[in-house]
Amino acid sequence: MEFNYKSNGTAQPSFTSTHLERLAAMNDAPADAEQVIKNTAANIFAGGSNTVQEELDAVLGGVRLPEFEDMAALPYMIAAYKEAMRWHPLLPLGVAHATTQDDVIDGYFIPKGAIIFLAGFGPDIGKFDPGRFMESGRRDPGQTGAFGYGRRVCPGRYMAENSLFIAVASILRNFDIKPARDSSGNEAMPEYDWTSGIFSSPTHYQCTIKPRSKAAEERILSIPAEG
Ligand code: HEM
Repeated sequence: MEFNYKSNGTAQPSFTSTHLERLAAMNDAPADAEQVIKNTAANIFAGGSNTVQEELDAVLGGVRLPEFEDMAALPYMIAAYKEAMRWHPLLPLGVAHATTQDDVIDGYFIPKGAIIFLAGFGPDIGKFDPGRFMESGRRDPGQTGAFGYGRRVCPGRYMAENSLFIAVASILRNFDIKPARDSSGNEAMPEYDWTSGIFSSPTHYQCTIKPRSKAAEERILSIPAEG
């Protein structure tokens, strides 16, 4: 059966389209790659979902923890943490630089010695929208902006992104993070602000973090404590 996912040209970017496009661009794809994509997509669909946790469950099955080899199979999770970094970077203005000579950029004269800061840009910059990093032509997946741009871009970005991948995937695989409950027992979205300064992080807020299931609790307890 032909796996025709965009016959009328209206397919929304998704787990399936992202993987099939990558597969089409590969010369040496394994023979069963398309079948694996079909089966995984079917699992996600059966789960009725498009959330990070459901993607993780579909890819990892009932038992195991995420590994770096799972990266290619978790495009939504990767798009979500990239979007978190874009949405509110730790250094919202980046690190200041100065021009070494007069320049003209897009018709604007920038004199030698001008101090240059980064600024968020693009449509709907305040909206949390992981689709930016999944839909081709919207945003270069390599450019969250959180690591700066150009010649002085952060050289630790690959290590940082890999650490984020494994930490976020492992946490969301095992824990539910939800708003704290108010005095009536209802979940209440936390109110928080951001610290101001070169580094900006959320101010104090409350949430609940619980193992997602008995199986998750056992997985967590089976990991030997460090130290
Ligand atoms: C999420 C974690 C990280 C964030 C958000 C981050 C962000 C940044 C930013 C915004 C800059 C300034 C870029 C510019 O000048 O335009 C920078 C520079 C730098 N970062 Fe990172 N970084 C992270 C992790 C790391 C790690 C893990 C390392 C090393 C292993 C690292 C090493 C450096 C170095 C050496 C520079 C200076 C580069 C230069 O001036 O040529 N960073 N980082």
